[in-house]
Amino acid sequence: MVTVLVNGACGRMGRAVLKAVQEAEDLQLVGAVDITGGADCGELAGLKANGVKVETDLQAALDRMKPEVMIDFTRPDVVFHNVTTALKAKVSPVVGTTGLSDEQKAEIKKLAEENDTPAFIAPNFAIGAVLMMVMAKQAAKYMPEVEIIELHHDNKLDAPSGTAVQTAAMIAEVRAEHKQGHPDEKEKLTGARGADYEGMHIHSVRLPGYVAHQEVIFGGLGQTLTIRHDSLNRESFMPGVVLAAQKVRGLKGLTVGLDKLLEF
Ligand SMILES: NC(=O)C1=CN([C@@H]2O[C@H](COP(=O)(O)OP(=O)(O)OC[C@H]3O[C@@H](n4cnc5c(N)ncnc54)[C@H](O)[C@@H]3O)[C@@H](O)[C@H]2O)C=CC1
Ligand SMILES: O=C(O)C1=N[C@H](C(=O)O)C[C@H](O)C1
Repeated sequence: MVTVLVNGACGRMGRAVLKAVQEAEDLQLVGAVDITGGADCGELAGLKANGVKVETDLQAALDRMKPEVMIDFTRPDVVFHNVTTALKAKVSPVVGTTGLSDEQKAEIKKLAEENDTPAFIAPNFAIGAVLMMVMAKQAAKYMPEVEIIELHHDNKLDAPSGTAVQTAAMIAEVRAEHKQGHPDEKEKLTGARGADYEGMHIHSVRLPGYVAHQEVIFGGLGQTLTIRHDSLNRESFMPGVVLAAQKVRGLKGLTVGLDKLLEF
């Protein structure tokens, strides 16, 4: 049994994770934390039956419950603090929260090694999204002209999405850097061509009705190739979250990406 504390328990992802952890045979939910606290959070599925209450103080909950793993789905502006708090308490973080900078990831790697406590970060826990990224990397070797469109619900705080940045980073590993479009191209409205990641354009759409979606569009001589993934609900992420929680204690240092836990 791996003991687990869920941080961000009252959020859209946190609620789904609480359910998934309680249903997973080899995981044991021992704690739940959310800044909004229990009362504002309302009744959460199955918590009472497992004797777990939502608390507001992460440090106190880690000290008392001593979980092996902390799953974090909170906010881009607080995730780094949460992860360093967990690592200093020798609790392995499994991080879904997006928005960590490269510098913060380097610091997390260092702390994980110093504390001999493995850490895991994945910008996307849905298997289909992982396959989209892996396939996009393959395609980019042959079709280097590429743009990314990510589409999310309108409560998302960060843009571009962590998945889009990770996709661009994986493509950048294999394709020669170059600028796309016409050299004389001018934006008539700032942002019209999207964000620029090493010459790749990323476009972020935010609308009610969406959950999490991405298209990677490649262009070539007389043809295009579109690789699209759609998360239709938050259950789509749960098998990946459960797998990471089960495996993280057997890893070393910092591991980034669910693809590292799968065989290709
Ligand atoms: N890696 C993946 O597969 C996925 C990642 N995400 C990411 O997960 C994060 C959370 O997403 P949602 O659940 O949609 O957001 P949400 O806003 O519904 O939930 C966040 C929760 O964290 C709580 N919170 C905020 N600050 C906190 C703190 N300092 N300590 C404890 N709890 C705190 C909030 O009260 C809220 O209940 C986002 O960064 C999102 O991009 C979302 C879906 C999948
Ligand atoms: O905020 C979300 O919802 C999601 N965030 C992650 C991201 O930024 O890529 C993963 C997924 O797209 C859902």
